[in-house]
Amino acid sequence: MFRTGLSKGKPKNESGTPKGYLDTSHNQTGKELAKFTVMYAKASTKKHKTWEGDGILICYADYAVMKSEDEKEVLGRTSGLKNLADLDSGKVIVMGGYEVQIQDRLLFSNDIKSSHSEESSSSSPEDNQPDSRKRVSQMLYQRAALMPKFATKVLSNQLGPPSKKPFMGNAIMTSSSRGTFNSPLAVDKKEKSHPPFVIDDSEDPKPTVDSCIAAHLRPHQKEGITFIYKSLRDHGGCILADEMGLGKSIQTIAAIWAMMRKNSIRINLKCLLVVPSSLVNNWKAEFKKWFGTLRKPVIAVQKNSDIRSYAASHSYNPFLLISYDLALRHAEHLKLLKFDVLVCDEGHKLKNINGKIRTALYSLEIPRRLILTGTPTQNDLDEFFSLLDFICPGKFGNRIEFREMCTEKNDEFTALRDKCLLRRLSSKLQAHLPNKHEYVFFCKPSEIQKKVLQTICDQMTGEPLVLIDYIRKLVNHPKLLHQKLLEDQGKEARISARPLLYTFPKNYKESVSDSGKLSTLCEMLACFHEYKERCVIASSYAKTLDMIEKLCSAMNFCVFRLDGDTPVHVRQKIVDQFNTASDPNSVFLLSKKAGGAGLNLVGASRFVLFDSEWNPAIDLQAMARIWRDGQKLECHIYRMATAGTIDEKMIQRQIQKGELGHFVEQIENSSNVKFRDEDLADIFTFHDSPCNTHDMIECKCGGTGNLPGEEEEIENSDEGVANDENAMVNTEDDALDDFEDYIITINKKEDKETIEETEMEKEEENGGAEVENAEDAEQLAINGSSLNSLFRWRHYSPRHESQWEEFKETAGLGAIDLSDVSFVFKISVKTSES
Ligand SMILES: Nc1ncnc2c1ncn2[C@@H]1O[C@H](COP(=O)(O)OP(=O)(O)OP(=O)(O)O)[C@@H](O)[C@H]1O
Repeated sequence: MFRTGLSKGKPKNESGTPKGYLDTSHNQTGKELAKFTVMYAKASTKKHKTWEGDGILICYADYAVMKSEDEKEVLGRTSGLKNLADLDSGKVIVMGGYEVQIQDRLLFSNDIKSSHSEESSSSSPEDNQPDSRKRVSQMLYQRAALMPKFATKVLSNQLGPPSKKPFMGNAIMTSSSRGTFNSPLAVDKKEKSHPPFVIDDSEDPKPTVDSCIAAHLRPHQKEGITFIYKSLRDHGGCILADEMGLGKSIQTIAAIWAMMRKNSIRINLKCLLVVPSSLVNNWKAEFKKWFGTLRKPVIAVQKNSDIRSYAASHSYNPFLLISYDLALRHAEHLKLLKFDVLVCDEGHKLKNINGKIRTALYSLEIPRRLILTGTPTQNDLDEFFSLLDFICPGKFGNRIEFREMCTEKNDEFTALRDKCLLRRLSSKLQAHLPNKHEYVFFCKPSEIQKKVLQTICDQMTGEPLVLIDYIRKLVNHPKLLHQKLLEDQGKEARISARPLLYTFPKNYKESVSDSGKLSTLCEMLACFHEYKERCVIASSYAKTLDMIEKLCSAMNFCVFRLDGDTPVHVRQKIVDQFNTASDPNSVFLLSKKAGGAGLNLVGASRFVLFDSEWNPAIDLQAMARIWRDGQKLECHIYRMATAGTIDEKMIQRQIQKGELGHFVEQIENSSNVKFRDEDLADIFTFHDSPCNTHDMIECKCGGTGNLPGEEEEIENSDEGVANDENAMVNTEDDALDDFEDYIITINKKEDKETIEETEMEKEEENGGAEVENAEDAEQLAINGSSLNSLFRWRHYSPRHESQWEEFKETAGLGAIDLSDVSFVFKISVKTSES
């Protein structure tokens, strides 16, 4: 540590403030040589410090003063700073009774003026601003936390040569000093001794990621940063298609930041970051996490004036963060700003080549484009083409040429495609996270569910999509269908609701036991309550969440909820409150469409997926919310299905998609998948069995869950289980070449606009997309052999009592009967340490 002469023990005035410590510029004489933003804390020997506040360090010729952020109060002084050039970002000095960490060097307004004219050769919007606005803009410059090259020149005589160290955020934060956000940088100080990460050795000056971030990067993230950096530099664009939770945000921020600063020299690049409105706060939090609170390289657009502020200060806040719908609305203004880099998060939104948002973003003429997505193409080659053509316009030919190149397996094309796309699986996280176990619980339908389902299957005719919607409600709980029928009976419904209503008892009063899934959930909640484990419960239906909310409240859980009606600006707060809630009996109710992507719910270690989607990406997104960085506990993910019903068909379809082969063949084949009457008929058949999926694969265990010879193998060898379970997880090699595992292959749906996002998202979030999803059901073509992967999953049945008890114990449900569960499949992900 760099120690200085201390100035302690100042006499205090009546108000208790040390005398002379109120701001008195008259106390300081001489010229201010340099100013830094700093963080300070009482000097102590504690390993993990809590920074108490932010301040400003002003250096004069023979002494320095630390003042409060508003420069009104003097907090300490020292005459011991001998060499200002030593005051690098991150350096800790002691003055007064404080330890002070240097953050950023600030500029003087004269430097700013001179730099401004020197730097901006092209006219920027602030050039024409009135004087008052210029002053504001100068203040922003002054407050800014970067060290531009012109200032390096101006100040170098006084301060010595510019620091060689790349200048990135290194605030050491703790949750108490920085709100509830827990920065990884607060966890340890390993970054101090860590070298910066050099992205490309061959460039001069070398692009680097500063040590304080590099110390925390995982190997796959370094690879990702290099990929983004080089692709943007060499090809103009790329797609980072990592699975959920691998840290696409930090890879993006670090790569682009490295483009913006080389060797402490700022390169004036502007980056437009377009994200779904529900993720704006996530991104802000991510910047804060890595850059600290003092350095704010990002401006988030909430209103028009934010774009103006950005125009005035982009040199210091080079990222502009905006939602898709606002980007669409302000496309004209954005175009004027002439951005250098465009990042589109959840970029599969651009899959429709004629979509409004794609067209609008395309027209911004931003030369470098990066798409981030966990699910790069959801339908077919045309959609994949739309993404690739967006990042590298024209490089992949036109749609027809692209199709041909895909089907001919053209090597040149494949090489180019691979240069523009990087995909890693979330199994990369295994080494860093605790174990994760996933289960599918097949629950017995109640008598009333069976009766109503049988009536629908045997007697109802009409629009299949409406019937599918009825069945999906029924399998969640008969009450949901009953409500819907009551609503529909007055309307001119395509299916007469009345006959179905008669299947319900007169004055039907629901009970928990009317749904096998709900009564199982009720048991599970009691168990979570006892074990004090927090839980997330996700559904596609707002009404299902209402029902579960009532149950949780009745069971004295503290309930948090995020759905389509939750205002975007409070979503992050709800998440933070849940993650830090002191009450262990807390439940988070999540609408999959509203909160499936981006949220970090590591406060919970249990996840219940109450119903499934046709599109596996939506469920995978939702289930990834708890098994993420920051998770400390072993995670259990329970997927619920009502046995023998549409719930099983949806899960089967997801399994089948995961099993399909090569990406291109897969898409080719998909165009041959025709709607078959028997597939639809299968959805409208009730299979009265503990597990229809298990029947379909013709497993020889006879329903005991035990395969011949397996018992000894598993019981005698723990390692056997670990290996076996590891084998269930996709390997990296599976993913690298063709990213086939996550591509969803269904026939091309009608082109749909992807925007009017707020309206549309909200509608979807509240279940409005159900009918659209149900259309996908028409492409079902499931047979037993397409589900063969299930042989790699562990099977459990209550018929095999001892294994059943063992299973409940390992599933963290030892305390309950699970009397409504008739069969279970289990998949586990093991960490390397286990
Ligand atoms: N190396 C790291 N050290 C600590 N935390 C990290 C690291 N990398 C990522 N994280 C954290 O992990 C969480 C997930 O990161 P991020 O949201 O970027 O993932 P993602 O790939 O975009 O996933 P999703 O698509 O689900 O949003 C974030 O809270 C992020 O801050």
